[in-house]
Parts: sequence; structure tokens; C-alpha cells
Amino acid sequence: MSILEVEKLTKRYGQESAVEDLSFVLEKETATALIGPNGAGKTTSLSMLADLLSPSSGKITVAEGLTIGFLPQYPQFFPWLTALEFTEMAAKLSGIESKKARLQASRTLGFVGLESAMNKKTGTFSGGMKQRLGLAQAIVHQPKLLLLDEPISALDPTGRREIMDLLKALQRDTTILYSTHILNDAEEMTDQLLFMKDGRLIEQGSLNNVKKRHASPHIRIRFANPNQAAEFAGRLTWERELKGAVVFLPVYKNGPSMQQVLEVLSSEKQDILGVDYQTASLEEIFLKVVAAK
Ligand SMILES: Nc1ncnc2c1ncn2[C@@H]1O[C@H](COP(=O)(O)OP(=O)(O)OP(=O)(O)O)[C@@H](O)[C@H]1O
Repeated sequence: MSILEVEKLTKRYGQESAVEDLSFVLEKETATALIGPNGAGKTTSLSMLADLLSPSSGKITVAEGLTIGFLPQYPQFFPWLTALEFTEMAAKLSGIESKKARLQASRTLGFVGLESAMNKKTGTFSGGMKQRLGLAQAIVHQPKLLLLDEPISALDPTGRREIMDLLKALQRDTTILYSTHILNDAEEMTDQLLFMKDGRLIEQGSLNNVKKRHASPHIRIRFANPNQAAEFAGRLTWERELKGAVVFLPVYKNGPSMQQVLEVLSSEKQDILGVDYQTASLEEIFLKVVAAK
């Protein structure tokens, strides 16, 4: 079931388009990663979805009664407020009754791991703590759709791990759309990928489908030395590529299966160090797709 549909969304500044003809659908309780180089239009798109920026044209349709939480790329906190005061304020602004706001704020701060820092002023917070607090203000009213602009990009690996784990826990009953340029992390939590460049969507689909289209999987056979690899490659009838002591066999319709390769290798006299199946990472695919468009 879709909870949000975007049709031909466009934002122009004068002659320039920040976002052009963007169309996609968010299915309920899925995670979508919006990726693209700097200036691709990610922030502009998320700001339009969060209703902070009006589109020049196009249409956004949301499911009836949909509640939305938004974490901006650079969230602003009032340094003189404590984390609890700030989150309570966010709770009230998002429509939670005053009586319940404090309890809901403290529960949310517990969920994001800020329980012990709840009564500290936000001005003293580290980058990682601020990112958790930003997440807390975005989820305090338990929205059904969570829009996150670069929620992990400014964090160190430990901070990224922690925020990714929180997002994964949230994803069980929340639909998440987040932008990022940390593609290894995106690979971990994504039902749908949206690749943007110069304001346009240049590729979209599930991780598996995008990989199938671009990953050019191959079987990698590692020999003890380049001479052995070259000698082996010379005897093959399959399409192959030789790189030093490694032979790569592309896997596609007419290529060999792993089983066929293992059968051939079982009678080999050469020293084989290893055989495995390799596919490109999302990072490699992204660079390829962005360079091609
Ligand atoms: N208020 C504005 N006026 C004019 N141009 C703008 C405005 N806001 C954004 N742009 C332009 O629109 C394009 C898309 O910007 P946007 O911030 O959405 O990209 P982004 O993908 O979020 O980039 P980043 O990864 O660097 O945050 C850029 O070329 C930017 O210069």
C-alpha cells in the first residue's frame, strides 16, 4: 500500500531547476534511500515533501491522516534549553497535549539513547548527541512517515552504526525516506533506491534490481602467480578477463555457472588460492550510473 506518491515534482529557481520531473512512490513501512552527488536536489526534494518549500509544479499525494516527522540536514537547537525541554517543545508543536508532552519527550529521549543527558543543555552536546536529539524531535509524535536529510553523513563510524540501528528499529512500523552519501550504510537499510543527479531521477528500484542492472557480477579465480593465471585463461573458451594472478569470468545469460567453473577447476593442476562470486558494491554502481548520465 502506498502512503505517498510524487508526480512530476519540480522546483525552479529562475531558469535553473533544483528538482525536475521527480516521480516515485513510497510503500508503507519501507525504507527508501535518496542518493546523489552534492547539489543533486536531495534537500530540495525532502523540503518539498516536508511542506517547507512549495513546488513550482507537480503533485504530492499522501495517505489520509498521514503524520510526518522531519530531520533537517542541519538541525537547529536552542543551546539554552535542555534536551528534555527542547523535545517537549517539539512534542507540543507537533500537536501532543501539554500534559502528555513531557512524558512522551522523555520516552523518546530514552529510545534515542539520551536518557542520561536529558537534563543537560543542548549547547553542550557533541555532534553525535545532536544528531540523536534531532532524531528525537522528528519522532516524538510517532509519525508514520519519517523524512531524514543526511541523518548519518556527519557522524563517525560508531555514531553512524548507532543511528542506523535506531532507524532500523523504527522502520518496523514507520515509512522512512532518507538521503545519504554513505552508500555502504544505505545498502544495509533500503527497500528502494532513488538516484538523483542534476535535479533528476536517473535510476530507481530495489537494491537487487539496481544491482542486476548495473553490478556486472563475475566469478573470481585467484591463482598463486600471474603465469599460472595466464596459462589457465589461455585454455578457456568462456569469456574471461585476466588481471595479474586473477581470472574474472563474467556471469550473465551465456556465462558459466559456479558449478561449471568448479568442475573445470577440480581437474586443474595449477595452485588455486580461491574462487568466489563478486558483485559491485552500491558505491561502485553509483559512480558508474552517475558518470554515465
Ligand atoms: N534557494 C535556492 N536558490 C537558488 N538555488 C537553489 C536554492 N536552493 C537550492 N538551490 C540549488 O538547487 C540545486 C539542488 O540543491 P540541493 O540542496 O537540493 O542539493 P542536495 O542534493 O541536497 O545537495 P547536498 O548533498 O550538497 O546537500 C543546487 O544546484 C542548489 O544550488
